[in-house]
Amino acid sequence: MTATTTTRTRTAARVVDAVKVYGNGDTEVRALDGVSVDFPAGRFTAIMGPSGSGKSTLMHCAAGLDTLTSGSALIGDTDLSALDDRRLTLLRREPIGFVFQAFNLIPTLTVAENITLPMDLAGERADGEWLDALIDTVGLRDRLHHRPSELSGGQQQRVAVARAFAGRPDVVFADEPTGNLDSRSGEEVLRLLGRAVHQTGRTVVMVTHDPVAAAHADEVVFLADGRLVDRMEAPTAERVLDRLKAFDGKGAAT
Ligand SMILES: Nc1ncnc2c1ncn2[C@@H]1O[C@H](COP(=O)(O)OP(=O)(O)OP(=O)(O)O)[C@@H](O)[C@H]1O
Repeated sequence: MTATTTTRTRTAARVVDAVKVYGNGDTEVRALDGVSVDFPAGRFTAIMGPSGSGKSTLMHCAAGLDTLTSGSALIGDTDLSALDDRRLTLLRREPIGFVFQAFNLIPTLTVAENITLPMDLAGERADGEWLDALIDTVGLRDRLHHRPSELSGGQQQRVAVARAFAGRPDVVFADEPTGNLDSRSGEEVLRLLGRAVHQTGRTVVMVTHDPVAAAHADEVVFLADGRLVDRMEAPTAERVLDRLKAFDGKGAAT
């Protein structure tokens, strides 16, 4: 192999031997049972699996929103378990962006103010050129002075996407970003996420139930019973659906 082909892709985020146990004794649940997975930089990765398989837990622990019982979670080379609360809070504002199912916009702020809120809170100045391009990408230029309640669900989620990318984060974590949207608005948001990855080299990690949404990703990782059971490159909705069907009644069949 040549030097070029052996060069490893940079990893934007990863978990190693991740175990997450909720409760104890009779109520103990092993939501993650020894998961090691990397999310390569500059790629759009979807996390899929049956209900209760640990998708949200994996995303929350990988993003530093929750802590692992054992194992490690890293953003770039930074081990999250080594950070105190203050540095974790800073991390959440800087190299990481979030998009949630429920949009989570501030109703009293305008679209423009919502987009720059994380940077305003961090006392940082937004990069004007980047923001300008972002506002065009999400198609919100004529809505900048509106309040969230004056926008459709799809438009509100596009504001949340712009907010997530505004600080030029290394990684954006999205938890069911199309869960509250009709299929057309959902499709627009997914295309936006894909464009943000492929045009700007950002990394997106998305939890979804929807094979059509997962097909927008470059790769799908599959969880079952808190374990990583498969990965699929260049997914299509049909192949993802077929893979999910294999879980039905068979647990973590691979
Ligand atoms: N805070 C909690 N306390 C106790 N158990 C929890 C908690 N959060 C999650 N769990 C349990 O951990 C397991 C994994 O949950 P998780 O939400 O990560 O799964 P998921 O794959 O995202 O599910 P879904 O697709 O239904 O959202 C489930 O059995 C769930 O009941």
